[in-house]
Amino acid sequence: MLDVHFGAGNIGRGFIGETLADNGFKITFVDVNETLIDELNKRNGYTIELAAEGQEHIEVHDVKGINNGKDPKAVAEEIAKADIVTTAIGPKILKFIAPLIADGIKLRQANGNTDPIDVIACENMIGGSQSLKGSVYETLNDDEKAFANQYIGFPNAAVDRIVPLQKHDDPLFVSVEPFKEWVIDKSQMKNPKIELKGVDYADDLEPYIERKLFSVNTGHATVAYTGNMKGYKTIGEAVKDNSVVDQAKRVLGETGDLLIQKWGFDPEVHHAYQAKILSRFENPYISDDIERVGRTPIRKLGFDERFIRPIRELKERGRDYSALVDTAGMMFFFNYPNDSESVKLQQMLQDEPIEQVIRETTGLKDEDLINEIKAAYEKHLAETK
Ligand SMILES: NC(=O)c1ccc[n+]([C@@H]2O[C@H](COP(=O)([O-])OP(=O)(O)OC[C@H]3O[C@@H](n4cnc5c(N)ncnc54)[C@H](O)[C@@H]3O)[C@@H](O)[C@H]2O)c1
Ligand SMILES: O=P(O)(O)OC[C@@H](O)[C@@H](O)[C@H](O)[C@H](O)CO
Repeated sequence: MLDVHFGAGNIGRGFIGETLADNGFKITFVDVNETLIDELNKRNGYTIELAAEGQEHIEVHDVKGINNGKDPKAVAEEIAKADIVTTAIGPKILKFIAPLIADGIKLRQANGNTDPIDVIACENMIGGSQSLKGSVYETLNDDEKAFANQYIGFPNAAVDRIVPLQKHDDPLFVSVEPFKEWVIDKSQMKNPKIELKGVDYADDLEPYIERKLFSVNTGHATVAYTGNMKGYKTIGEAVKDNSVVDQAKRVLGETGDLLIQKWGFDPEVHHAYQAKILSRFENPYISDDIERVGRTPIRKLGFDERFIRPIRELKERGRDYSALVDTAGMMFFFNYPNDSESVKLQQMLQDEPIEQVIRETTGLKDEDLINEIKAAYEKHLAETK
C-alpha cells in the first residue's frame, strides 16, 4: 500500500506519516525542501518523539522523498501507483500542487488504473479536499473529469495535533504532543475499503471541522495574538499569564455557544473538550512559538476563518461575540519580518485607513461589524502608546 503525501513538514511527518505507517503504508513524501527530501532518501525512516513524560520514541520506516520542484514527472508516476494521496502543506499552497495531482490522475487514466483512491487535504481549513478538487479540475478536460468523478474521491478532513516548529540537529526528528484526532468525511470517499486505524470517519464532517477550527485554532490564535500584545514570544509564556488565559476562555465561551447551538453538541462534553484544549496549550514538553501559531494573519482574518466566521454566525443569531471582535482587533499588531503576510499586513496599515484594511482582509461587507473591529483595533492601539 502506498501513500503519496505532499508536505514533509511538521504535521506531515509528525502525524499523517505516523498514522499511515502504522497502517502498513509505504510513504512517498513530496516536498520542495531539499534537505528533508535528501535525508528521507538517505535513511528511509525518521523518529517521532511524544512530548510527554517518558518522551517515547516512535520509528517510522519505509519512506522516501521526491522534490517536486526538480522532478514533477516522478510525482505523477507515484500517484499513478498510489492507494491514497494526502497533503499537509498549508491552505494557500494547495492550488500550486493541484496540477501535479491532475497529472497523476491523467496517468492513472492512461494506464487504465480504475482502482478508486481518495485525495485527502489535511489542512486547517473548512472544505480543504473539495477546494483542492476545484483546483485539480481546472486542469482536466471533460473526459478526464468524468474519469476523476468515477474513481478519485476528495473527502474533506479535520486533523488535530500540536506540532511546533522543530529545532533539532536531525532535520527529520519531530516532537509531537500525544493528543491526536483525524476525522475524514466518509460520504465523500471513493475507496471505503481503506479504513485507517487511528482515524475517525464521519458521515458529515462539518460539525467536526467547525468544532476543531473554532475551538483549538480560535483558542490557540487568541493565546498567540493576546500574548503578542503583551510581548511574549512563546505559547508557554503566554499561558502563564492569567489575563491571556481569561481572554482565551472568553473567546471559547463565545465559539462554544455557537457550536452548541448550531450542532447540538452536549454542553458538558463540549466544556470538557475546551478544558482539554487549554491544558494542551500548557504542555511543558512543548515549546511553541507565537510566531508559528499567529502565522499568516491575513489568511486567519479570512471570511470563513477562525474569527470572522464565528463572529458572523453569532451576530446572525443575536449572541455575544465581543471577545472574538476584541481579539480580531489584536491581529493587526502581528508583525514578524519572516512572515510575508504579516509584513504585507503592516504595509497595508501604512498605506490605507484601518477600515479599508479590515474590508480587504476579512471580506466583510457589514459596515457595523467593520466598525466594531476598527474600534477594537483603535482601543489596542491606544494601549500600546
Ligand atoms: N503543525 C500543526 O500543529 C498542525 C496541526 C494540524 C494541522 N496543521 C496544518 O497542516 C498544514 C501544514 O502545517 P505544518 O505545521 O506541518 O507546516 P510546515 O511548514 O511544517 O510543513 C509544510 C511543508 O510543506 C512544504 N511545501 C511548501 N510549499 C510546497 C510546495 N509548493 N510543494 C511541496 N511542498 C511544499 C514545506 O517545505 C514544508 O515542509 C497546514 O495547513 C496547517 O494548518 C498543522
Ligand atoms: O496551522 P495554522 O497556521 O492554521 O494554525 C496554527 C496552529 O493553531 C495550528 O497549527 C495548531 O497547532 C493545530 O491546528 C493543532 O491541531
